[in-house]
Amino acid sequence: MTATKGLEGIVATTSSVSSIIDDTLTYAGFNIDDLAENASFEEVVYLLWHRKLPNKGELVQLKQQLAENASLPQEILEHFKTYPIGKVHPMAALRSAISLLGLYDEEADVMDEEANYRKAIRLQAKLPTIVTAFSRVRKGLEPVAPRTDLSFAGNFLYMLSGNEPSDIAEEAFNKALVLHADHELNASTFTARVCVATLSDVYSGVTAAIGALKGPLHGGANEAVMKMLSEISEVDNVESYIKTKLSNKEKIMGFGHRVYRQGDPRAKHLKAMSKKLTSLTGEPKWYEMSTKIEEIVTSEKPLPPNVDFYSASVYHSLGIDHDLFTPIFAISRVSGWLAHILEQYENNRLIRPRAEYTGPGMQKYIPIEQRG
Ligand SMILES: CC(=O)SCCNC(=O)CCNC(=O)[C@H](O)C(C)(C)COP(=O)(O)OP(=O)(O)OC[C@H]1O[C@@H](n2cnc3c(N)ncnc32)[C@H](O)[C@@H]1OP(=O)(O)O
Ligand SMILES: O=C([O-])CC(=O)C(=O)O
Repeated sequence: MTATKGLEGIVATTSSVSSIIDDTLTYAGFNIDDLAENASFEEVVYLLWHRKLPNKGELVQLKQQLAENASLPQEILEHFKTYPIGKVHPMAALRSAISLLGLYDEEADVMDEEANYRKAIRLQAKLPTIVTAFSRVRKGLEPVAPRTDLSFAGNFLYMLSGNEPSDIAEEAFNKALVLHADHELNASTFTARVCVATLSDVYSGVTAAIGALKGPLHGGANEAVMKMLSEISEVDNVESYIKTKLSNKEKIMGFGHRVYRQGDPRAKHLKAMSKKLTSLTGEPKWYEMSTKIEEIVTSEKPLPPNVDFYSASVYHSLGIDHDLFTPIFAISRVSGWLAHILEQYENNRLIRPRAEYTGPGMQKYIPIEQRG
């Protein structure tokens, strides 16, 4: 038995949700470029859960179900108020809130297909409300209740600030959600599948996935990119900052990918959005610094930017707090996690690989008095 570090190249399941073949990403057969230009996030949610685009009636129904389920139990909001002020990362708050939410769902442990689909709707609907409510409560502000007449993207931006977003902001945020919705067997999705393959419940699967997304090698990289851009601060500082990091063998956040070799197809959309939004907000330096970093990194190493790189300056331009970048990723990616969780239940088998043992050989128990 020989282990492959990080399971690189191992095909661990079949899935009909999304695919990455020759650096092309598709959701249920639809090219991400096509979806990014044309689809609403709600259509993508339907696509991932049903493997087909909704007709008008189906889309109206899904939007209505999401709107009707967006409110939170009062207990979740009260819980936020008990957190140590200024010490809780929003990803930790989100992880805790989803676990807690399971306690208030009477169907949490009901395992039939319809009940699991209803839980998927509830989770998808409530994640934006959780993230925005936490963001406000920690600033001493009242949460803003979700509206039923706004799009999923528009409602998030509205609940965050209390103001209706501009068309440009809503369109950009919708596109970002579409681009982040699913990505084959990434670490958080794999985590979700491993969890529910024990026949554990949907809330446990999503809680586990949030934990995996939080790390800086995965979803946490978007916040880390913004931290780097803020540290660099000016275009003139880029070259020395990046070259020093590379010569110290430090990783540049937002670059590299386990699967893509030529480049992440989502990055070009975010790059174009970054250019547009940073110029509209009068802060083109974030885009200029980002392109300079890309130029230097790619000239030194075969490491193209991934989805997290340009999303940082996009979210910053939308006025979003930097530590909410990864929770935003979760708001979108929960659609993919849920699609994979439902798919796992449909044809389940426990996921239990083996480990190549590298510890000591056989030993004999030594009573504690005789140990050195
Ligand atoms: C949504 C997402 O999850 S996208 C990924 C988000 N994560 C990041 O942006 C963090 C930065 N990137 C990375 O850490 C990696 O590229 C990962 C985690 C994305 C992929 O990791 P792996 O496939 O395991 O590649 P691994 O970390 O083994 O790197 C292979 C080589 O490339 C180098 N490398 C990989 N990424 C980077 C980077 N961002 N900056 C500098 N060097 C890098 C490694 O140092 C290593 O070099 P070596 O062979 O000389 O030791
Ligand atoms: O697929 C991966 O390993 C990481 C990634 O890009 C994603 O989850 O979107």
